[in-house]
Amino acid sequence: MKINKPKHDVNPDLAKERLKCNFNIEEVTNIIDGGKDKTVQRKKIEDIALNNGASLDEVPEECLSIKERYENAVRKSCVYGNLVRNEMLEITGIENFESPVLRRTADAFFKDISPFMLHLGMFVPTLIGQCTPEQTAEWLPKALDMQIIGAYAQTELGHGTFIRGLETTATYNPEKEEFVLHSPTITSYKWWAGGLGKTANHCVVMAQLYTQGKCHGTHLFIVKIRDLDTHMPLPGITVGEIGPRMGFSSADNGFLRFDHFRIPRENMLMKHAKVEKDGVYVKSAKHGKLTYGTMVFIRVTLVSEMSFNISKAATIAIRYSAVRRQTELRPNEPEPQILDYPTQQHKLFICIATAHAFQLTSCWLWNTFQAVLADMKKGNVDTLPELHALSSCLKAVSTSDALSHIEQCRFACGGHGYMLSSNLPFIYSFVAATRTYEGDYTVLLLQTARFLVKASEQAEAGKKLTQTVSYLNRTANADRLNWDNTHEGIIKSFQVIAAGKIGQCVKSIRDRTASGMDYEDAWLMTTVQLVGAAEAHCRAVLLNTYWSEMRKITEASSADVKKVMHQLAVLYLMYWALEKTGDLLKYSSVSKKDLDELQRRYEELLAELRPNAVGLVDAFDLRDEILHSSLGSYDGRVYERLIEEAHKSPLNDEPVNQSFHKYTKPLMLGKL
Ligand SMILES: CCCCCCCCCCCCCCCCCCCC(=O)SCCNC(=O)CCNC(=O)[C@H](O)C(C)(C)COP(=O)(O)OP(=O)(O)OC[C@H]1O[C@@H](n2cnc3c(N)ncnc32)[C@H](O)[C@@H]1OP(=O)(O)O
Ligand SMILES: Cc1cc2nc3c(=O)[nH]c(=O)nc-3n(C[C@H](O)[C@H](O)[C@H](O)COP(=O)(O)OP(=O)(O)OC[C@H]3O[C@@H](n4cnc5c(N)ncnc54)[C@H](O)[C@@H]3O)c2cc1C
Repeated sequence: MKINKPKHDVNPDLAKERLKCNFNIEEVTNIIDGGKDKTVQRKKIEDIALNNGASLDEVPEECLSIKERYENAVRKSCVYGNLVRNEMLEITGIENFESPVLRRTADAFFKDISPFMLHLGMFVPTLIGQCTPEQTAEWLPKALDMQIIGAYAQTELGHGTFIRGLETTATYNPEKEEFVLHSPTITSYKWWAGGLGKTANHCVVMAQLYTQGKCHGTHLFIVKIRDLDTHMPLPGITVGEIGPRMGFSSADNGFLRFDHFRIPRENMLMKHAKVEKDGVYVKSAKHGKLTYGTMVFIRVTLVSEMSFNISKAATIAIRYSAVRRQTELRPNEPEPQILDYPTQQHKLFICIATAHAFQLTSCWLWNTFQAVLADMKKGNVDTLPELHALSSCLKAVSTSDALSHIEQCRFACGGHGYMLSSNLPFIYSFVAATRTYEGDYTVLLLQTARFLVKASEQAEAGKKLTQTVSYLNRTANADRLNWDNTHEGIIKSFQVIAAGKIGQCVKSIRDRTASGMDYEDAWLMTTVQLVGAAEAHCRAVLLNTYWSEMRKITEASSADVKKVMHQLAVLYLMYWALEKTGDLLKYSSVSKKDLDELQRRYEELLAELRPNAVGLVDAFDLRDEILHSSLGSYDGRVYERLIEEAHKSPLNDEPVNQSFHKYTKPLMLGKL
């Protein structure tokens, strides 16, 4: 495979690691990409992106001022957007504008984030999901062609989670056939939308719809906020950037206030509900939450996004761990590579396995999502609640797990992992936001819990449940599962844990209502347990999906690839079984002896995977231009790169900084 041609000689330790690898790396890359043809397509697209020198920064972006960073990111976004529009979409097909491959190439341009990301990430998907055919014809081609640039303005200063509590109003005036958008309070300022502050000239706005004196709840509107020629905000619009934050530093998250701002009636996105010219409100949707569709879509895509981010962090940390040597094990022996420490393997190999688990689960979730969309096209919304429950918990758990694994990767790189040039802090702060945005972790797990409690009651009543909760049918009457130390046994025990926790929640709610509490309070008092139950359900889904999809996808693989893919999946099962021993002890007949045996097997498995560790991260096939890491490059020249990066610090531009003469010297001389 022609990848990552090293500019320098490869670090000898890393070169030796590659000789140890006993499986065909390209075969695993093809599995990750979803087939050989997909790998070929990805490489073609990456070549287009990476052969374009405009992605290179003379000064590292983190060394620029806030303004320079933004301006540099816009420059690169325009070059990148143009490439996407003119060359890459021809290869993927326009319908795949959000293909993970395009997302991956964006990282060659931006260590942090593009100010245009939300345009493609949320504005365009909202047009696709929420417009009538006429509206689609009007706006989508312009948006895809970047003639208009949009943001998704839903969250307000006072409300993000509770969408029904949003305060922005859209009041219909039948005389003028217009909506009047207004921000009545300080808390109703739109807040946070990516690209809204300085970049976007349009945005989709979620607002409370009033017509004929009645409020019909939140609906979506497309609003032009800036003049297309001068880019000046239109009269009635106050718009700006919300200020520095933990990450997302090269984008412009924005605020927006409306002062009786008028838009034509046709700017209400009317796929699921409309307001007639005379002001009559007509709802066509069979389900009340279809205006939340973009959020469901993004939650689905975030699982693959998490796989990508973990694979980047794991590649950096494992290559570095092969190069780094530390501490004598025995006197006068060479210091070992830190990758030889089982504790290091424990931190890192789970990251490789998790990247695979999330990748396979995300493909499965994507297919489920497509099936639900097809059902909805036929007018059947029955499968939506299960998709909402699944996408909510998988978004919550995948973002949360990704965050803690990426932090482990940083820990695994010691002090150098703290350097921005390692790229680990960028990856971490980017992923930290994902745990919050598109629905906070706790809030989304509680949405899944609502579904699980209902499912449990249905199982109790003898109803046959849908696939992802069908284990509740089987385990409804099970108390403690007989422990079975096989892979299938571990998966089953996670289903029993989930069923047990959901059952305990139902019991707590019932006990509380029986003792006189109303249902809302009983639910509230039980929410700590409900979050735990939804997480347990999600773990059962992840374990089961990863295991079964891995077996399917490797059916035709070579024996060596089958073996290593199998080892990773077993590692994933064992890791989580050992993490959840308390639950296993509570809900199964597992003994101390069984757990000791599991621990021993897990440690052996780490040692078995050790020779293939570098090969496994090479199989992610992340080119240096995408990794942006002094610690993780293919050639492993870690120390040379750290020194090279240090020289780029603006503080090294001159031998003596002016502050010495201005402040330090007067202090030294007692003249301050
Ligand atoms: C050119 C350069 C380009 C660069 C490259 C670009 C490449 C593209 C890359 C793409 C990457 C993507 C990046 C995306 C970045 C995103 C950034 C962040 C954006 C945002 O954060 S937008 C704002 C998101 N906000 C939220 O998520 C808010 C969370 N809150 C909610 O979702 C709801 O309010 C909540 C919590 C669900 C409650 O809603 P509520 O209306 O109060 O409903 P109830 O709780 O009362 O439930 C009633 C009933 O409805 C069911 N329900 C709720 N939601 C849904 C749903 N979405 N679908 C279906 N059903 C739903 C709920 O379960 C209840 O059912 P019952 O049967 O129990 O009654
Ligand atoms: C980097 C970034 C980018 C963003 N981009 C956009 C964007 O482009 N467009 C947009 O519209 N929004 C955007 N957002 C906003 C984002 O969607 C919200 O911040 C997110 O949905 C969380 O809502 P919140 O901030 O209101 O948190 P809150 O709901 O105030 O949460 C605070 C705490 O309260 C808890 N909590 C809240 N409600 C409950 C409950 N019912 N039960 C139990 N606990 C609860 C939460 O768990 C959390 O711990 C972005 C946010 C970030 C950080």
